[in-house]
Amino acid sequence: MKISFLGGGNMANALIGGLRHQGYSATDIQVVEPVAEMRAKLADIYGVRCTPAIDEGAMNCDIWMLAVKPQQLREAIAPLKGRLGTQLVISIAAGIRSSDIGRWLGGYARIVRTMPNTPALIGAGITGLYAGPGVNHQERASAEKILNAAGPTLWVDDEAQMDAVTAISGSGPGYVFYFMEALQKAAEDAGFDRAAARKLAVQTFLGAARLAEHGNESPAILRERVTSKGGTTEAALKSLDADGVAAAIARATKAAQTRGVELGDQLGADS
Ligand SMILES: NC(=O)C1=CN([C@@H]2O[C@H](COP(=O)(O)OP(=O)(O)OC[C@H]3O[C@@H](n4cnc5c(N)ncnc54)[C@H](OP(=O)(O)O)[C@@H]3O)[C@@H](O)[C@H]2O)C=CC1
Ligand SMILES: O=C(O)[C@@H]1CCC=N1
Repeated sequence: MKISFLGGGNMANALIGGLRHQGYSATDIQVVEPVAEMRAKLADIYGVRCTPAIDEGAMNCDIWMLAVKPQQLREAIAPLKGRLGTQLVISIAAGIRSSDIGRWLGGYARIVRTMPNTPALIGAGITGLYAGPGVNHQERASAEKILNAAGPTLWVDDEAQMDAVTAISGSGPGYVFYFMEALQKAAEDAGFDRAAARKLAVQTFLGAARLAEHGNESPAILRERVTSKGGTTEAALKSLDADGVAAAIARATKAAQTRGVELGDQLGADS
């Protein structure tokens, strides 16, 4: 399957990295990206063909992967209007509804809306997918196969759930790196140099995530096992509770979800 990416920024880079990592041929991937520096970077790292604007080469694909910012999407896909035949369109744009993309494309229904995340770069992402009624079984399978290069996939039946997926796993690496940054800073404040502090923080996340993945036990059980009665973890967790951190995380994810809905409402409204 030949894939053309529309937009060659952070997330396209992560997805192309995942595809190449899985052995996907560079000759089957093209990128339309206006920024010369980004084109040079993608061509250099992945050996893919890059072009500043949609041309005949880029049109010669089975799948269009829409990887521009939500605010750029409508204008970016205008050149595709009326020029798509059987190609599958996969969008990774936050908030933008598949029905709006279909309308902007002049009434096109072969659209799968997805939400990957940046660990896709090393095949360790997770992607939510939604397909409307205009997508057949084979097209669903094609979308899943492509996104599987980025890590596991999860289909949702109701498109509104894509905004929740965005808030949890799409934006999620941002929250994890925020916590990781804070843990590393605490280690540096305790006297470790940057390299040692990074090692302590990163390996703690990696180990905890792998432990959680390993069995079926809930995070609550795993947390209790770390927490000796009257010990150090208990002191830290009491402090986190007193600061309302769990509630703050719930509010943060809600803010992300609300922003996704807002983007869909605002950008899809004027059409
Ligand atoms: N970053 C992430 O973790 C995730 C992002 N997403 C979604 O992925 C999409 C891309 O995000 P991200 O990669 O972070 O954004 P970036 O800004 O890094 O990448 C978008 C790229 O598209 C370029 N572009 C602008 N207009 C066009 C056009 N008409 N044709 C082709 N390319 C164009 C932009 O150029 P210029 O900079 O000049 O505008 C930019 O280089 C967004 O819709 C986002 O919601 C989804 C999951 C995770
Ligand atoms: O911040 C954003 O809007 C994008 C979508 C999910 C992750 N990054």
